[in-house]
Amino acid sequence: MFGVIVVGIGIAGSVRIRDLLNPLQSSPSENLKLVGFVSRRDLGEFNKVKQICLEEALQHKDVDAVFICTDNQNHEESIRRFLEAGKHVLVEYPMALSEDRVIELWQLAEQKGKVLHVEHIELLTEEYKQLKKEVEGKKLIEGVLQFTGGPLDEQRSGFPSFSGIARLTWLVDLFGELSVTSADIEEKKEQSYSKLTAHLVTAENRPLTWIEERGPGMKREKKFHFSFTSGVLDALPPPPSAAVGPFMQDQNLFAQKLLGQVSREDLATEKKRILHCIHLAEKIRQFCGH
Ligand SMILES: NC(=O)C1=CN([C@@H]2O[C@H](COP(=O)(O)OP(=O)(O)OC[C@H]3O[C@@H](n4cnc5c(N)ncnc54)[C@H](OP(=O)(O)O)[C@@H]3O)[C@@H](O)[C@H]2O)C=CC1
Ligand SMILES: C=CC1=C(C)/C(=C/c2[nH]c(/C=C3N=C(/C=C4\NC(=O)C(C)=C4C=C)C(C)=C\3CCC(=O)O)c(CCC(=O)O)c2C)NC1=O
Repeated sequence: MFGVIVVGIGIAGSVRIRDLLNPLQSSPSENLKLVGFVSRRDLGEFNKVKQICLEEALQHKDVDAVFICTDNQNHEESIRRFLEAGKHVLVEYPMALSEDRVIELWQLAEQKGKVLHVEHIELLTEEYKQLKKEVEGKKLIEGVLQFTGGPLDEQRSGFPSFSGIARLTWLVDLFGELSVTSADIEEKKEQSYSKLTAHLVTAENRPLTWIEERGPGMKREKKFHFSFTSGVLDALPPPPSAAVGPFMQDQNLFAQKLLGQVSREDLATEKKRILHCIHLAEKIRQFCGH
């Protein structure tokens, strides 16, 4: 059994607590036991789980692993502290807000011999699985992926190429390693509006454009337009509902990693994808002069 603590009780942290309390029968998650949670607020209890302070969580001998569900700007410090304390780490994406920090933290996890898992629910939704199946075997000519959503505070969430890393992860998982050719950002700070446009190319030099646009009243939505030699893909029927939600699938994968049930090869592939996406996010930020 692995004792787990959840840090940061926002949307993601609440879902994590719900899923930790309700593992699927005979799933790897049955090996996780929720010990408590940490919050900056004084909540006392949440779903009958007790709040403990950060220092106690770091030192508690019954805590083997942490789920870090705080704001993006806090991920780096939390990952470092829990790894230093000898705990396994699951962190909500993005892992951290610069490529250098991500590389350092990965080295620390390896030094400490601990699992460092970066949640990737964007690859685990039915919507994405359907898209992946459609794209497989097709030859890309060019493509656009456009995201819109409500405003995010850049101080707390980081530069949009980091907070929007799920879109980069889609593109990399669909089309392989990419290079950034240019990027710019239009910002109206007083209106909480931003629009990032990044131009990328595949290894075969096929162009991809990523647009991440956020502003008040904008609906959370993804649109894509991919031209293949065999025709255009710009819509898919609504996906079937999932038997197991994406956070729970991600939790099962983390539990499998703790149990040593994930192959070295799979671990290396995942790490490579995460580092590559962070590298692209860093390049995009540089192109935007930030
Ligand atoms: N919502 C979702 O569907 C998904 C979210 N994520 C990721 O999960 C993380 C959390 O997102 P989400 O739950 O949506 O965001 P919320 O804003 O709902 O929650 C974030 C929580 O982080 C804590 N927090 C806020 N500011 C600070 C700070 N300065 N220092 C330490 N902790 C802080 C707070 O918890 P408290 O007050 O309890 O300390 C807050 O409730 C992000 O990294 C996001 O990218 C990833 C995939 C999906
Ligand atoms: C309703 C308000 C709502 C908020 C505030 C919200 C926040 C939110 N959703 C995210 C991703 C995500 N959020 C979800 C799913 C959900 N997340 C949820 O809070 C809910 C209710 C669902 C599903 C019904 C998924 C699957 C992702 C991964 C990225 C994606 O595929 O869009 C992220 C991570 C950053 C990002 O990729 O943009 C944030 C901050 N999502 C929302 O839907």
